[in-house]
Amino acid sequence: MSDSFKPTNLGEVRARIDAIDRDIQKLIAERAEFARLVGQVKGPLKAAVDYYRPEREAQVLRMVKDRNQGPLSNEEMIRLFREIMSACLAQQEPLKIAFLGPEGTFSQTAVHKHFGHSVHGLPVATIEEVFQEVEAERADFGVVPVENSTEGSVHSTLDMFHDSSLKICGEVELAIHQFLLSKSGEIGKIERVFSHPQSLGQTRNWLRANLSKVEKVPVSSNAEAARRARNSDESAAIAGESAARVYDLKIVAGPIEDRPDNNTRFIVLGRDLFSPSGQDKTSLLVSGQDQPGLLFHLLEPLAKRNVSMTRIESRPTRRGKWEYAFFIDIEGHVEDEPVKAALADLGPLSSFVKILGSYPKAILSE
Ligand SMILES: O=C(O)C(=O)C[C@]1(C(=O)O)C=C[C@@H](O)C=C1
Repeated sequence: MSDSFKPTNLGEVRARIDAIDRDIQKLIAERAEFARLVGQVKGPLKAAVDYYRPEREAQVLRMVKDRNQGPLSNEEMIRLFREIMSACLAQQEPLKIAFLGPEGTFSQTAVHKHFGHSVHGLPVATIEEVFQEVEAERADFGVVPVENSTEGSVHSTLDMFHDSSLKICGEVELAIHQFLLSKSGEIGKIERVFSHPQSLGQTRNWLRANLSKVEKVPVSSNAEAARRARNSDESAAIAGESAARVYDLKIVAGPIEDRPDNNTRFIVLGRDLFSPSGQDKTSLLVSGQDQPGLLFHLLEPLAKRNVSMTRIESRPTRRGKWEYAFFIDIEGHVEDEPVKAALADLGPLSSFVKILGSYPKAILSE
């Protein structure tokens, strides 16, 4: 803004805003034309998914973040550019994204945070169905929760990777705020509370302190809980704020999560590996026969090549007796030399190594 501009009335400021809006609109239209040109350069591809480039989108959003000097927050700036890119890509046709539905789940919020709103959302009933929709090519991508800062890993997601050929091609972090919702909005009327087991876990202390005598009923999603709460005055749901809007419920209390920094990480599932974005992560599934020092042997190649490990989770493979699988996240892309070398060393030391995906690190971690 030019420092010399000293408005004397509202009309004058609004005239400036109108002029800026005209410029912004012209530039957005021009950008959309160039995005279409990029599409043409990529060739006559079959579907929107063939034009999608997560590594380029991550680079664009990182540049937006680096350039931002306020007054809008990084989060707001990124959200606006995210929507512009989403609309530019949807000129071909909107991407189809499967998520754990119904409408109003945190997974749906994660879809919009990652892909913007110019997508076609496909709500499905279970995490397994999200995988199936992408595998069967009825969806281009899927979004599923993988870990929560209070409750830990989502095992139903991790276990799917034993047999699935899908690749992780992105991650989204979402601050999760839980609310107690009901039709009447009166806490005294509540006899049972529906929610997803993860959300019941994230609000355990609050429930103990405030609704200790009330029945807790685990259901498949928070939105399903909200749907049930709509059917009876005695029922309530624990869900996100958006479920209150979608299911026309009143907020009885909230936010009620036990930890104020409650956060869930979602992953984006696709069928292909994408190129490096410059700031990437790789997820691996590594297994080995139980023996003294197994974990030490598996991690040594990473340490030797200076590859940082950001997460490890062990799960029984449910195949061989005492055979464990380790879900390991490391810094870098499989095309990066240190990662390539560490994986080559790891091969002979393990029963198997499966690369679950290399993808841009979440731009905003909250
Ligand atoms: O740069 C590209 O490859 C584009 O297709 C353009 C664009 C964009 O709008 O910036 C659109 C979609 C892709 O997912 C990435 C970026």
